[in-house]
Amino acid sequence: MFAIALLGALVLLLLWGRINRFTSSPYRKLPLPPGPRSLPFVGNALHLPKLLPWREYAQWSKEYGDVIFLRAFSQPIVILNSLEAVDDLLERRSSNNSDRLTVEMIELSGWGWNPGLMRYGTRWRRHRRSFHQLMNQNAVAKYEPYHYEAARRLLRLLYHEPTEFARHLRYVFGATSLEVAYGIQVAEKDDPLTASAERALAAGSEYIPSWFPGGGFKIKANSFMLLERVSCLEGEAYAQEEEIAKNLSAAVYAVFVPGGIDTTVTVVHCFFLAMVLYPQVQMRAQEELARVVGVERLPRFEDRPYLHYINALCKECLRWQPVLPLGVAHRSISDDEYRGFHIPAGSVLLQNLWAILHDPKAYPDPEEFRPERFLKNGELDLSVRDPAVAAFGAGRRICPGRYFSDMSLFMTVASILQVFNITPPVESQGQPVKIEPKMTTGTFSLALFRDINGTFAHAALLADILKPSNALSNRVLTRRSIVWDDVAMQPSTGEVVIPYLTNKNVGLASIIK
Ligand code: HEM
Repeated sequence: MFAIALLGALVLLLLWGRINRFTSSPYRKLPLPPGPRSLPFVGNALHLPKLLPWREYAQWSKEYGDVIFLRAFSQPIVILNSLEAVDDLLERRSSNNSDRLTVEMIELSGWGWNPGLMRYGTRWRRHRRSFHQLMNQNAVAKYEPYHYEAARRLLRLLYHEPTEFARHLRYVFGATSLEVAYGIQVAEKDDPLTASAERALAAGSEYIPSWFPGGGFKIKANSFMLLERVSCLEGEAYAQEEEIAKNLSAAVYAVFVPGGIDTTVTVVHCFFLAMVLYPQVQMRAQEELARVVGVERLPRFEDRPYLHYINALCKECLRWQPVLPLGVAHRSISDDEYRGFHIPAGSVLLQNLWAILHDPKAYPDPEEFRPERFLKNGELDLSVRDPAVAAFGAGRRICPGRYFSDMSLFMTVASILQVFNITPPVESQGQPVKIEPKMTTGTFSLALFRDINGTFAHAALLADILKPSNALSNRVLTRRSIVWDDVAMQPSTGEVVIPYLTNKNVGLASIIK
């Protein structure tokens, strides 16, 4: 009896769904985009791939086309596997497709102030505008000194403790974030501020003072200075910024941590992996550095227009193993029609950035790490699609930190290659360990170093693979040794110093300890 009643209820529910589909919106008469057959009630929930789903979706697109429809229980999901579909839906129709998922846990866990997770609307817009003031293409130029400092700090830390590579990366980019956001000088190592910020973020804390025991007043003062700057820039009444005043401290750092630190750290992991696997790429990059920058100093932003190969290498790092392979989910607000298909209101729109950045028409042999693809006659070939058009998402939610991270990646890559050789580790018999690229599944996809036996050897390998440059061609070898001599160990303190950078002309005297 109960089974019959249940069946009746299910049939009514299905009928209601069908009737509703054909009555409430003109678009609902249209078919849904193609996709795998969905099961009653669970939809495609059982089909959703668990491992590296972006690869699976790219495979599916061969059968269903670049716009695929799925349903996980009642949640419609649209996978966009081409740049064209992303441009059409997220860029051109961004007013309808810039919402984010409402996940109660986001609010409950205190992450509701994170602009990256905020619903589309006035609150998000005001935060976004503020960050734009700080992070737009012109504004980021003033952060050059922070990038110099971050790179030099990273070199010193890597030299001392290469096995702590992952921790150093997070520390350095975290410290830079605090310095940029609040103007706070962070200690070279183990600064309590970065530690408590990380801890508090992990716990989802809401207000700055509780994040920074003992340091709250400092942060508050700095965040209000920041606020004042923002308000002046916007020319709006201070009172109107009340909400931002309350949340800005938290939000700035929150944007940097999941938005900026994790992404940048992940790209640098990918860079290390590529350098181990493609030694000829590393050699070309180092030869260019020797030619353009010389050996008397570390790279600077003024060198960038002449470092074509390094620029191409940075682009390839963004493309080869995208850190957010499915981007960050957008959500549609109203029913819509696209290419004759119905896109239901409330659909989750996923950009398959991995598929776009591995499109063989745009990037032949996409699995290969090949910076040369971006070059023609030794200079950047502007006819090749820049991975930045996809890697940072699209539309109104496009990554606001993209210019900042571009500078950060360039300076990190160029500085590391100027000072270190990155080589495969050597086994006890002197043979290089064979390394396989391995990416993790998750919102962030992290490059891991695994040997062919599958042993996870990420941090331990770093001790072996990072060496002061000494294995290049003879010419570079001699000159590089000079560079390394300059990055000498300070006998009294055990610190690595780069003497020529203490020169006041470089403007970095205060940061070289
Ligand atoms: C290589 C480094 C980075 C990559 C690959 C990256 C990528 C992305 C992507 C794919 C999105 C989602 C865009 C969309 O919804 O369509 C995003 C959003 C975001 N990113 Fe980044 N990002 C990077 C660095 C940064 C940095 C350095 C910052 C901060 C300074 C930052 C702050 C943000 C914020 C706040 C959002 C959310 C924007 C919004 O919802 O309005 N990102 N990023």
